[in-house]
Amino acid sequence: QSWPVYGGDTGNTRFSPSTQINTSNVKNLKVQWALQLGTLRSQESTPILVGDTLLVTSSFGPKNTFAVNAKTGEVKWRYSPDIPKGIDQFACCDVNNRGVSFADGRVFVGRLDGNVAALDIKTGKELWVTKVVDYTQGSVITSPPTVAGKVVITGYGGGEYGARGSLVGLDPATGKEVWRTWTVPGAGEKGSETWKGDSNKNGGAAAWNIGSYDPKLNLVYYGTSNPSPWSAVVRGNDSSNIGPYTNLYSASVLAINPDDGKIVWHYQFTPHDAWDYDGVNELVFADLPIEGKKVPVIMQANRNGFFYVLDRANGKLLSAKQFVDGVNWATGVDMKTGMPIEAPGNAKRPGMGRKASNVCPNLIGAKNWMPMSWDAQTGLVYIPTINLCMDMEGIAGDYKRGQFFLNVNFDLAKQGAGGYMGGVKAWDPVKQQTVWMNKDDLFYSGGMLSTAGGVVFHGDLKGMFKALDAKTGKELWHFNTGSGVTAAPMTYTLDGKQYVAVVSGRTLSIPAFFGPLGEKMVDASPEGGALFVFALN
Ligand SMILES: O=C(O)c1cc(C(=O)O)c2c(n1)C(=O)C(=O)c1cc(C(=O)O)[nH]c1-2
Repeated sequence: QSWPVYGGDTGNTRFSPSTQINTSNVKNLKVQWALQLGTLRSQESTPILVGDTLLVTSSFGPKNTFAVNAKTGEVKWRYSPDIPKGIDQFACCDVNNRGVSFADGRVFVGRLDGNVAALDIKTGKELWVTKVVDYTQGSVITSPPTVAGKVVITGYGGGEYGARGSLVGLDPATGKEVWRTWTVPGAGEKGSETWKGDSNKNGGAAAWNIGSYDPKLNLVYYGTSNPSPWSAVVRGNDSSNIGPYTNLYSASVLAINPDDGKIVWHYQFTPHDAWDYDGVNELVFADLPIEGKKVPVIMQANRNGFFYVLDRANGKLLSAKQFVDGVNWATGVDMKTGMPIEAPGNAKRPGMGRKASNVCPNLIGAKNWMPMSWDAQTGLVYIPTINLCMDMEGIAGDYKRGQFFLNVNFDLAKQGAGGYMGGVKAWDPVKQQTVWMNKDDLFYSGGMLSTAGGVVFHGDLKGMFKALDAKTGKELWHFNTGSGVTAAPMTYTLDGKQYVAVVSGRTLSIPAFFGPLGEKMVDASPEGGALFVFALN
């Protein structure tokens, strides 16, 4: 009934067994208290609960990490490190922070300035600060570290800046770097042959989102971003005949041993990516009935429009299916090779000076970082989806440290077919089919929470925080938070009372990627920054 990590559990299921708030009484939910986070712009934090303390971060650094009394919102301490001015030029996609992690009395904060800090849970005092990466190369940290066994693991960003990604294991007691695993092989290393020339030097594959951890298998899972630059010809062939140039380990999932950081297995979702289809979306654990057996799997709703089910122990591809309408860059995934079957004649693969038109999904993906939830009771995954397409064309350009390294024109974001731009979908991951969908005239819906009370919670860009019937998608209740909600909600129970918490405050810099459609995001709601906590009175 508690919420100890960002994703609710280390398998990121975002499911709570709590039933106090349920389909019949959710209409009576009332705000108990609110906390102003002290910043505007791109609030993406999911709070975690430690004892009776709620830990939540703001954007910009995070400028503020708060420890508050989870019943009253009274601030116990606030951690506000100096974050360099102008840091937003090194954050591709706004000054986000998704929250903190916790173990053994220490709170771990990944920061935009490339540092990880450990704080004393009682006082908020800094215990250590470790520099993981130089942020001026375009590498900021936006997600909480993953605590796994005896290490604290973080990645960092930079897929849009030609930074070379790595995952780093730190000693939780001292902050000392224990290991570093590059997500792009170095010159002469195994896998470097999948990069043309020395393009691996600026290869991206940044693990900027959330990790998962299976203590039984002793494996940590991270997705990696797009390879850099977006223009694929720099990294290999300019055709769908990609030959050896798959660009490992970009747009992939990596299973690593947390003790030494070694890669145990990998699966690449989008070999030789040419569309900015990062593979970083959260990797969600489930035990699914497959051919009469319960199999521990990883599920991912990938930016590239396919929903993947992989065997968690060995990375074997069990199924992959389009989870949104209109996916046209590939017609399917070959179950033997695990490779996508690209549209015939390179029609949807942007090339140098060759525009691919009306490619779906758009570069922001069929789903972005906003997390889905998995409800073992209904057997459904609840996914915030996006229905946009794009035109994209490769252009020439050189790597310049700390600047966007994209080498494409992508000025046209287009609404996908069907008269809607996004929405929340309930998806059966065994049958790989839609059960219901709530279509939205906007995109960038918020992350999801499922509860055993039969209620699914999420927010939207207009700032509405909604409760839905998990079986049908019918809206049961909503509350206007006053600014767009992309952050995923959480729930916790204290002294017999169930609370639901969500952070509100919409992104500012993402709309720039969308031209006129981006203006709709800006018009949807003003900027904000507040945590709202609800319960039944
Ligand atoms: O490649 C990267 O390093 C990187 C980092 C981030 C980030 O750290 O937030 C995003 C992306 N890429 C990205 O491609 C993307 O669409 C995106 C959306 C958001 C957001 O917070 O809304 N962040 C990011």
